[in-house]
Amino acid sequence: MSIHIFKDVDSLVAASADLVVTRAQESIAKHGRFSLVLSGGSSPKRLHELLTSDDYRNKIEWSKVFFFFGDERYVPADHPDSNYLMAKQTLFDPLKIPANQVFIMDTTLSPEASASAYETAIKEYFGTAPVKFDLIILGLGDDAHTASLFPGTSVLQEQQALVKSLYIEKVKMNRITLTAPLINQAHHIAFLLFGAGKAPAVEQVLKGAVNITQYPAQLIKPIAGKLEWYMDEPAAKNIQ
Ligand SMILES: O=C(O)[C@H](O)[C@@H](O)[C@H](O)[C@H](O)COP(=O)(O)O
Repeated sequence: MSIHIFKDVDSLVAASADLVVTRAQESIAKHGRFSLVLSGGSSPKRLHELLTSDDYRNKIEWSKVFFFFGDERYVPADHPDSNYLMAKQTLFDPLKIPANQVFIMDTTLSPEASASAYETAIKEYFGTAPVKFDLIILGLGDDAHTASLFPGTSVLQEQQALVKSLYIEKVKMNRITLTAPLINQAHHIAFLLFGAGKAPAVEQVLKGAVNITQYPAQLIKPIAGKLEWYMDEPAAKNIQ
């Protein structure tokens, strides 16, 4: 595990964009395509915007990139809270990514059906190859949740399913999320976060006693892959 701390958000976002470029080029060279799991929430927006900029957009063969989601809010795909909509507006539309390269968590189905349909889609994508995403971008909630692995939820104990749906009382919403066993299979996982508001959660997850029920991001421990944390100084203030 490595922790990268940046003076400002610009250099943090540039470094995370460089990571996406490097992983994309390596994966495409190695197996002809790149599977990228996007994070929800607000923090990834600037990364997406930088990747579509003139400085970066020509560094990746976008026709060989396949996009997945770490989690989704159970809202229509055109709803302002939709993680898909955010990625569509900040990444897919600017890069003109065809729909067949984007694996959406389908919220027109029931939460359970959507979760199992997504698990099937992931398994079909990997076929006989191991279900190991090339790069997973994760965020961190102020309560130390990541994806939709929220404190005190039963999904934290999940060992079999790759994708689960759950109701989150705190946000009064159903969510669909990749599970920790699937996330931890990945070749590369990167947390991307910034702002002083994240500092207590960062401290608890990285320096606190192990308590997965309370700090779900502690669950993220890749089996054979690489784990990196990208944060700014305000978010890292309690671990420096
Ligand atoms: O759908 C979501 O909300 C996310 O996947 C969630 O895990 C997010 O990454 C954190 O809540 C951080 O969100 P911010 O980046 O907005 O602080």
